[in-house]
Amino acid sequence: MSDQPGIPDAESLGREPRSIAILGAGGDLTERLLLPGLGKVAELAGGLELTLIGAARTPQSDEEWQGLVRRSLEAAQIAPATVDALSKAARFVATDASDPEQLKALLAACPSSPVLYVALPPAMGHAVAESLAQLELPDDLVVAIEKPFGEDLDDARSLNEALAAVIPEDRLWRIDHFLGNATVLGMLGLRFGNRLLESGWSADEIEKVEIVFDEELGLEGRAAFYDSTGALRDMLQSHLLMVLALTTLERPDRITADDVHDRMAEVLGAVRLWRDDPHTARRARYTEGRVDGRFFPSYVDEDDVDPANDIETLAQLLLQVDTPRWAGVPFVLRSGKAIGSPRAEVAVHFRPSTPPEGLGGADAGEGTVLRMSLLNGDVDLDLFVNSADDTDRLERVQLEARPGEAELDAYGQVLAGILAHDRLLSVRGDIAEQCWRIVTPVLTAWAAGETPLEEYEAGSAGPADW
Ligand SMILES: NC(=O)C1=CN([C@@H]2O[C@H](COP(=O)(O)OP(=O)(O)OC[C@H]3O[C@@H](n4cnc5c(N)ncnc54)[C@H](OP(=O)(O)O)[C@@H]3O)[C@@H](O)[C@H]2O)C=CC1
Ligand SMILES: O=C1O[C@H](COP(=O)(O)O)[C@@H](O)[C@H](O)[C@H]1O
Repeated sequence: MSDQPGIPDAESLGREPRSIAILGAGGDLTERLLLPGLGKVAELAGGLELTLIGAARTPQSDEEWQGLVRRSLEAAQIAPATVDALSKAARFVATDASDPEQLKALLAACPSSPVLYVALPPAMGHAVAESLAQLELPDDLVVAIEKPFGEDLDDARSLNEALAAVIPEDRLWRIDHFLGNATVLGMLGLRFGNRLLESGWSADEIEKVEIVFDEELGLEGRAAFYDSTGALRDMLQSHLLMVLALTTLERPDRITADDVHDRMAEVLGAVRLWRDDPHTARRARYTEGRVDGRFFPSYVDEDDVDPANDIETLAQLLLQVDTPRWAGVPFVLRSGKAIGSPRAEVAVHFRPSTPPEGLGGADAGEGTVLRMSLLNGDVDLDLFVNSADDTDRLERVQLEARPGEAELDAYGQVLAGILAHDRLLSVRGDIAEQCWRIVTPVLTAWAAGETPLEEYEAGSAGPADW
């Protein structure tokens, strides 16, 4: 497995059998990301005894669930022996998470130390907490709950309280799989492993930072989740603010969960809207178009979408980090669906230099840009060199760092953390609340219709003037 700091190796996963009860097992997340992540962890750990128990309201036979587990693992090219072992042991228990008796039956069906993995629409968090509160829980129960954690600041606070009443914080994992992305922990290595960058990592040298996740995917049949969530809650409130925290935090003493989380909470506490004005935020949604040749209907015409919900598929925030290090530096956070020119990166724009007279070129007034991919660990540095043919002219070139693919993807990293009881990649409760504090004024203004909901054609780069 990865030798990144804080990422557990096979030994630290332990050898005792574990059960993972997945609430929301019929959903997109389970088939596309969760099962492959678990499969890879089991494969790399070699012989880890995992029982995968599917749970959702819509019943499935054990055989149907085993078939889904097998398809998902095979599609992810998990080793055949692991596919066989995991799919044969898999069971399905039809469960409504809001019914304590059904949740009790689900936990009772776990043959070994249980992880209850909550992959439900965000509004269901409270129902799960209320159901758990009615039950006598196993001492070794671990609860993992997917982002977004709650629906706004008040909701996240009350969800934290409700969960604290049933499960201690050290057995509660708030999941944000971007924390398992190689780039995100890679950000700490890049910043603190290179004196050159560490000393230039402030408003003295940096002019602007963009954190962008524009993707080609559209709704993909996820209206039940997305049409009450939207891009701001789905992507910016959780994932992109985690990336912002790791980009801006002060140096932790050690790469331990407590030290890193303390530094993340501290810097997020200093994040504000650029003008203390919710209108610094923009929102838009896609209309009919083609993305890479694939036809997308307008968002409002997608199945099960209610146009009255006014849900955005593209959101952008302009933020400031109110600390001496970052005074005056704008941070642009943006994420959109059905974008024809996908882009997933942190782009750090350094201030331009002033070359001596006689040294020029088309881009000479611009600065160096450092780009970190949010899809893998790739880093590019766009810098200026003298042109080979005309040494008076500066030319922009790219230095590429390609650390290679990690054996575990983002979900694999996060899931390995749960099984190894390593909290580094879990979102601490106060951090989740800070993220909601930042976006809640915007959500309130949007709900009151105070910000126009703009439009962009699916397959375009977003509204023309953004
Ligand atoms: N899909 C993705 O790419 C990602 C999703 N996530 C997160 O994962 C979570 C789930 O997302 P996703 O899988 O896309 O959502 P889906 O809408 O695809 O699936 C939701 C699942 O929840 C089940 N469900 C709904 N209500 C209940 C209930 N009362 N009791 C038991 N099961 C219930 C549904 O089945 P049924 O109706 O049969 O009960 C279904 O299986 C969200 O929090 C999302 O933010 C995180 C990262 C990526
Ligand atoms: O959490 C989510 O993330 C995905 C994008 O992340 P990826 O790792 O799957 O590329 C996004 O498509 C989805 O809407 C969101 O819920």
